[in-house]
Amino acid sequence: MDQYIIKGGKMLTGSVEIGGAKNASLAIIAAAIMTDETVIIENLPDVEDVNVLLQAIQGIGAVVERVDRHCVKINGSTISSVSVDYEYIKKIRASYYLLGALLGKYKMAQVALPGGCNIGSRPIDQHIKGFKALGAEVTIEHGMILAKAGTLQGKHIYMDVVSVGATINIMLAAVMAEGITDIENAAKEPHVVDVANMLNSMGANIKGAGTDVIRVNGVSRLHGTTYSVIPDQIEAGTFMFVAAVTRGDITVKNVIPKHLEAITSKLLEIGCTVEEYDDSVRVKGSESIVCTHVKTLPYPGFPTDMQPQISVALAMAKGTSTITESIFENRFKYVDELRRMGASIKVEGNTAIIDGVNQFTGAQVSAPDLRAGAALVLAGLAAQGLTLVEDIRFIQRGYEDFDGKLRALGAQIEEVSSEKDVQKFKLKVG
Ligand SMILES: CC(=O)N[C@H]1[C@@H](OP(=O)(O)OP(=O)(O)OC[C@H]2O[C@@H](n3ccc(=O)[nH]c3=O)[C@H](O)[C@@H]2O)O[C@H](CO)[C@@H](O)[C@@H]1O
Ligand SMILES: C=C(OP(=O)(O)O)C(=O)O
Repeated sequence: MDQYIIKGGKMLTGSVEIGGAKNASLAIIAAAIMTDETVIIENLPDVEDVNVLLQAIQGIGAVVERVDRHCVKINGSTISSVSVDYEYIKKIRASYYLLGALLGKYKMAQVALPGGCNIGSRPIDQHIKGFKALGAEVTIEHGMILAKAGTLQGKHIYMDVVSVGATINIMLAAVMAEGITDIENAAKEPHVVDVANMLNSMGANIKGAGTDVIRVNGVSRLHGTTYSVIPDQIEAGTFMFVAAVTRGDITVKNVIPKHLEAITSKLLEIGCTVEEYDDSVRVKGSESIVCTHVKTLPYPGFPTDMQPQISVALAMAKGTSTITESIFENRFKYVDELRRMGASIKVEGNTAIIDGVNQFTGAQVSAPDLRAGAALVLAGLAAQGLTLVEDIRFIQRGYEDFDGKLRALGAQIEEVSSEKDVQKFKLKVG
């Protein structure tokens, strides 16, 4: 079982290049199969979720050609099945985008109920509500969702909750529907806008992405495109917090600073310095972290996918902080692991009450999910002594070369898979 071993306590400095957004890429790959022409996607991150989705579309007959590590050519003209294998689906959340894409293109889709991080109950009722509103019949049998329609007809759809996945999925299903679809109370995340931009570059007619109301004017066909995915807001935010927790000085490159505003403002509140440039941000940690209060919210609020990472910084702050998780009910599973490292955190309902401690101490911990895993690495970087983070397959779902990027900033971290590797690391770091 692969693990990260970390010797903490080093101030990390230098610059790091951020890759394409995982969550935008996943929807964009699904969108790419909606035309029979070739789509070239650039700036794709080489992460497990993306690779699983590429295998899933190959599994139904699409041709996927890797141009280089971060660029693929996809051709959906050879798709021979609208039923996606459970083996792929169970691994990733975003497999649900194949429902919207296949339904939109072939008026029929069969996809297993999705997997992804176990951070809450994660219903998909809003996706289904949207598909039904467009005229599809949707049933769930034996763990599979089956959606089919004679024709899809544009509708006014009000979302009961703000959902990134449902907003994008309805956009995908509506893009070649007849007439106009208005999605009200839509999610405004940067990746919603990116997917709309990508679809528009394929000939779609989508307006309003990034606002509460998205209008999709159905078109009869989509064509090929070349599209470059936006930078990953969460990978960028994670490295910004690496600077905070190691009291380092890190320039995070290839980002859109506007997408990072909620993260930047919390870093300023806790005493860090943030300099913004056109496509990079420089974060300098401060000797003493100031306590604060955080509530996760849909964009432009503080992202739930950054909640575990800010928690590590606040667990090192002077005074008592609170974090209220308002999106997912089970996103504090890392707290027990952080306690092993000396953190003082109490969870009451959807709020974590955090009393800052002076120093974490290294321990053996286990990543319960993707962002929680990244947060435990951050804690290990800040801790005194050795930390072993187990189950790093979760981290690799969404971070490309996480350990390599951290090493380039001066971190002492290695991926290890045996006791022999651990001993080698110990000898190396002294
Ligand atoms: C692959 C992907 O892009 N994952 C992201 C996506 O997940 P995901 O698309 O699953 O998250 P949503 O935005 O849909 O979920 C937001 C809230 O709405 C609820 N809900 C959602 C759909 C639905 O049909 N019914 C319902 O009640 C969810 O339980 C949750 O409480 O957005 C989340 C919120 O920014 C991020 O944490 C995930 O990283
Ligand atoms: C929760 C996440 O991913 P997913 O929705 O794919 O489980 C995430 O990216 O933090």
